Amino acid sequence: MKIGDLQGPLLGNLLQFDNAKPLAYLQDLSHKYGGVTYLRHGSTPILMVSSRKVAKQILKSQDSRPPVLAQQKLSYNGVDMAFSPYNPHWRETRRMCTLHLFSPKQILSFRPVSEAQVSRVVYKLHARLNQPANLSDMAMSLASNTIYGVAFGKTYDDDEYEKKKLDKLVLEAQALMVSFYVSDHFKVFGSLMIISTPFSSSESDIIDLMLKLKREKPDSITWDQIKALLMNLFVAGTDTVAAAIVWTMTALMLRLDIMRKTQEHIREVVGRKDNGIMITEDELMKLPYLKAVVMEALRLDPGIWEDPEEFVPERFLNVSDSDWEFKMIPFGGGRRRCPGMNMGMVSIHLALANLLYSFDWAGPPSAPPIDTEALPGFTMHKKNPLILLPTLPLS
Ligand code: HEM
Repeated sequence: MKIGDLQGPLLGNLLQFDNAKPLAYLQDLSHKYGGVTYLRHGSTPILMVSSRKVAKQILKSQDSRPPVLAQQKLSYNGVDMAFSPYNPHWRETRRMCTLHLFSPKQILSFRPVSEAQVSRVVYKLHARLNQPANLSDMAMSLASNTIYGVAFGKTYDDDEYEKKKLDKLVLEAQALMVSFYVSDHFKVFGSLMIISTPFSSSESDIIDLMLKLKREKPDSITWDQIKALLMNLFVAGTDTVAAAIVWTMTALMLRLDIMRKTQEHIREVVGRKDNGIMITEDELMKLPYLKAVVMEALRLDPGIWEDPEEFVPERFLNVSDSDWEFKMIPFGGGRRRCPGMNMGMVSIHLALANLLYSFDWAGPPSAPPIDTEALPGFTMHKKNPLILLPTLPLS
């Protein structure tokens, strides 16, 4: 394993960073400098690890969170889970959330919310057959409505004032989280606002669970913790899911043979459904090829895989989860691994299964070719929206 050291005098490597193609840039660095590369963003040192062995060691026992000003403010001084450093508070919060919010039983209870949201999108697309549909917007709306639904039992129409306000708050929170480049890495800047949102509750949604916990064991959770955890769900659970849906559809549009194979697989397994009946969460278990396609779309690290540039879902067939552990880490790894992974994966699979089952897809005539340019940010989003034409399958 090579160890590289690469830093500029004042801005560090900030000016060299290729925001539009972050992966290609980082991949180049790891080829040039090895499994561990030292970088600087402004005044902040960054260790980029692309060796599976070192990543495993770090993620299992070393990782924490640096105290970043914007994130501390938005998380009520780190009383949340995602931005808390590794400490007894984080361990207790993580334990509580794993037990109450992300338990398999709880995730099962969210099922009607995700199914209703996917059904809403499919219904909308049916009403717009053969017309360009902005899948990036639709995926974002689907993901945010799913989280609003499981968090406080309410979903919204896209043009509803309250939804626009909530979406704006989540986007602002995400932008502020990333604004640590300004406020922390360049300490002369930085004034911040604290977001607080009025929430309503309905039965068995997440806010209801937390209020129940508060009623039954008042010392187990504070009001700030409740607000901070809700913020975590909104910020961590919306655009991640949307981005995964968009990138998978993008990858399939670039490999129409694999798109067709996936559609044939889904349509064959699920059989004919009439009257707008949807593929349900139960049926996802019977779709291993779709799971492999999603895994392949989430696979990033080019250094570890055979034919890394090729889109080959088959590499994920007939392998167990431990075979790819730390070979790809879209959900992180070790003790801070994403607790929303199962919930997120179900949403992604449910959306894609239904989109691919219900429609055939094509690029709009005279539209530019589908590209893979990315936007900078915590979550890697496609820079140009994915606009596609949905049509009814021929048979
Ligand atoms: C495709 C979907 C998703 C992806 C790719 C993703 C990815 C990640 C990653 C990379 C981390 C950081 C892990 C680390 O530091 O090692 C993380 C943490 C987290 N994610 Fe997710 N996530 C997704 C969906 C969700 C969903 C749906 C939720 C909740 C509803 C969620 C909640 C969280 C929380 C609370 C943390 C912080 C955990 C901690 O610090 O202990 N995520 N996620």
